[in-house]
Amino acid sequence: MAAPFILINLKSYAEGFGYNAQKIAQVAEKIAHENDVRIGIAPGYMDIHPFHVHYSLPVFAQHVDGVTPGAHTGHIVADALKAAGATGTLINHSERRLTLADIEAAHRSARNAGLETVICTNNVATSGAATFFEPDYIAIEPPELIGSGISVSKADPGIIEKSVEAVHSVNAGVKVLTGAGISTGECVRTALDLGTDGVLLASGVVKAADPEAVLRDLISKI
Ligand SMILES: O=C(CO)COP(=O)(O)O
Repeated sequence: MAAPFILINLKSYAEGFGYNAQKIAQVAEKIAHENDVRIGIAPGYMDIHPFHVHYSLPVFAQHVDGVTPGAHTGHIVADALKAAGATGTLINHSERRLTLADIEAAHRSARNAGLETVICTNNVATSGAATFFEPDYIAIEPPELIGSGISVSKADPGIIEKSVEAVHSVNAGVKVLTGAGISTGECVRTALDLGTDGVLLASGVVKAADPEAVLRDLISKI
């Protein structure tokens, strides 16, 4: 199996801007280099280019619009993300939901630009459905647990297991991440044991007093 993927979404948390964001990226890069784990980071759009310049981590956008370059104003264009140094993008995060048609268009534009894709989903049915778009990853995140501090691995292992089944019954090549309330190595271990390829998390790292300690714990049981 490929190295597990830990994807840290900085969201729009104040702790995820500027100097703090750079500190998180720095420790994430160090830990990824020292261990057999892949760590990616999804900063605010303004930090994509600086992160690309200063760190060797996979850098993800938090959203992309399904438009091609041209006369659009205020859109997030996949080719522009790629040019800024993004290597991938989240699509349809629970806090940036899209219609099915928008997900398809966003995914297509990300693919055409050569970005790695993570389609976020909220339940087993949407996990299975989104797999038809052939993203690199489906990230199942029960919305009610996001930011709750209650780990999906403990509170709802069934949704992880069933999502893995739903995704792989459509396309065994699509990898699965899980997220919501993930903050410890034990949560990550359970997620991997349930058949996922890693986790997508935010507050556990971004809002931690010591993000390095949390990151080290997160990978401690891999
Ligand atoms: O939405 C999430 C990651 O994209 C999960 O957020 P938390 O890790 O804060 O629960």
